[in-house]
Formats: sequence, structure tokens, C-alpha cells
Amino acid sequence: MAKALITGISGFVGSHMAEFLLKKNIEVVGTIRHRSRMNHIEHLLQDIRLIECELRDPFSVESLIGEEKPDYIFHLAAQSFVPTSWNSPIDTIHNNVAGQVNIFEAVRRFQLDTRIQIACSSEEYGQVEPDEVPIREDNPLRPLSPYAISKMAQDYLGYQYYKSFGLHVVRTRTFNHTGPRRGENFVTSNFAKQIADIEKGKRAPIIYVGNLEAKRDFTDVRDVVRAYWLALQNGEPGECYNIASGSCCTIKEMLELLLSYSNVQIEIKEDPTRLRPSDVEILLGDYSRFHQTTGWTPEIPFEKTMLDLLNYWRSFP
Ligand SMILES: Nc1nc2c(ncn2[C@@H]2O[C@H](COP(=O)(O)OP(=O)(O)O[C@H]3O[C@H](CO)[C@@H](O)[C@H](O)[C@@H]3O)[C@@H](O)[C@H]2O)c(=O)[nH]1
Repeated sequence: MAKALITGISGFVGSHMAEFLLKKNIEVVGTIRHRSRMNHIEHLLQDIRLIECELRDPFSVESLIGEEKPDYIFHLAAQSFVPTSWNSPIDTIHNNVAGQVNIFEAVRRFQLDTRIQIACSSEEYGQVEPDEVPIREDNPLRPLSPYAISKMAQDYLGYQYYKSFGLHVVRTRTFNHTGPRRGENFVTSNFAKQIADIEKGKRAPIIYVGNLEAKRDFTDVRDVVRAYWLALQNGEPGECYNIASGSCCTIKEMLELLLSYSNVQIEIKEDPTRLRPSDVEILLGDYSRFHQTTGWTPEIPFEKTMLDLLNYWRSFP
């Protein structure tokens, strides 16, 4: 039985990745930190093994990798919320970069042929010119946040460890993704939760928003974890791949879709604290390289993803 290690297994993508791998009969081991919340993986606890590991600590990571010797690593643990990276840039950079270097160093030290997927991001493209969409992998990277810088560093470290040491690293540059269990800070979940709370009478019928003009390319998380699996089956080591839907909408259009699922009358109000020092205007991905290599295409329509997300928040008391 093949063994997969998922870093950040208790997170949004990690929990969906675990579900996907279990269905494929893969043994699943995951890292958590002592203060990780377990609500996303409670239903899986019989079937997975959890190991407490601080990824920033090279010694913990070395003993984890040395003991487990996984066939696959899905490296999903990260500080993934863009605004947090402005409040505390060094924490984001340290967390995201050091954690990954420690994994690479441990795999190298034990001379494992582990296949490693690393979660890079479309945020790396940053400032995109109108004639550059849909964005291909060879587009210049013009990062607009410390988070984007941390992901560029992860991305290029993946390239470098492949070139220098032959590590089997596949770099997935994932565009926005959402679905049930998405953290409530992120825009899709934040709006869906506000609407669900209004429906329950828990708050006044006003939805607070930030920049509604930004355009984003959303893929369902369940399509994304299937892409990560295929990346390690058929992806070229050292290569980077866009994971995207190939279409985008404004945040306003996404909000209108959510509101169309609700019967309550809701006022929209801008909350200035939700605006960012610089916001990426448009992310629209060309995923043809990944499609040609793996045959992957997204399957779940955006309308279903957003309805599932709203129903997820409606399911809480
Ligand atoms: N979070 C949030 N964003 C808002 C809001 N109102 C408008 N927005 C806008 O909605 C867009 C999406 O914001 P997020 O959901 O926070 O995601 P992101 O910054 O695009 O980053 C996500 O996608 C990246 C891939 O492109 C991921 O790498 C990253 O981890 C994250 O999932 C941004 O343009 C943001 O300004 C709000 O109330 N809250």
C-alpha cells in the first residue's frame, strides 16, 4: 500500500486531500500542530494517522520524514491568507519558506525518491497586463504581497531542489479555490457565512465587503485535490503547472450568485478595513499545460461549488 504524507491535513485543502486519497486506498499520514483545530477531519480520524510536527523546526521534520519515508508528500501547510502577510510579513515568509526547505532537506538526507507536490499560487503572477490573460506559466511574476513572495520562494526552491539534487518536485500554481470547509476569512466563505447568519437572524441584513472589482478564477477544491494527485502521477518533476478553471468573474458577480440563492433582502456595504494596500486586479489561468500532461479538466460547475459552500454554512446552528 502506497503511503502519502499530507502537511496541514487539518486545513481546508488538507481535509479534502485526505478524503480523496483514502478513496484511492492510499495510507494517509498527516501533520498537525498542537493548536490545530480538528473539526474538518473529525470524520476521518479512524482512517488516518496524525503526527504533531512543527514544520519550521528542522529536527522535527527530519525525524518525521525518516520514520515515515512516504511515497508521496502533498505539502499543503502554509500561512495562506494574503492580508495576514501584510500584518506580519516575516511570519508568512518564515512559515512558508522554512517549512518547505526542511521537508526538502529531510527527503534529500534520507535519499528518498518521494514524489513531492508543492502548493504554489496564482498570486505569484500579481500584476497582470490585459494582453496577458489567460495567464500561462511563462508569464512574468510581478508579486504584490509578502504572501506572493513566499509562494515564489517555495516555487523556485522546488525548481532548484529538482535541478541541484534531482528531487521529484511538482510545482502546482493553483488559482483561487473554494468549497465546503473554506476558512471564513476568504471571500467566498466570508460572504456565504454572512448570508447564512443573516438567514438565521444572527445578524442584521447588511453584508460587509471589500474590493468587489477584482476578478478571480475559481475552481472547486474537490477538483483541485484530484489535480494534485494527477500532478504526482503524470507531472514532470521540476515543472510548474497552472491549476485553474479557465474562466473568471468579478467578486461582485460571485456575491450576486450567492445572493441569488437566498430569499432575504440584503444591503451591501463597503468595509474599508477589508481593502488591501495593493490587490491583484485579475487572475485568469490557462491550464492547458496541465491538461496536456495529465488529462485533467475541472468538473464541478462554479454554481454548484457556491451552493455547496452556502449550504455548508447553513448547516451550523
Ligand atoms: N477575504 C476577503 N476578500 C475580499 C472581500 N471583499 C472583496 N475581497 C476581494 O476578493 C478577492 C479574493 O480574496 P481572498 O478570498 O482573500 O483570496 P486571494 O487573496 O485571491 O487569495 C486566495 O487565492 C490565492 C490563489 O490566487 C491563494 O494562493 C490564497 O491562499 C488564497 O486562497 C480579493 O481581490 C479581495 O480583495 C472580503 O470581504 N474578504
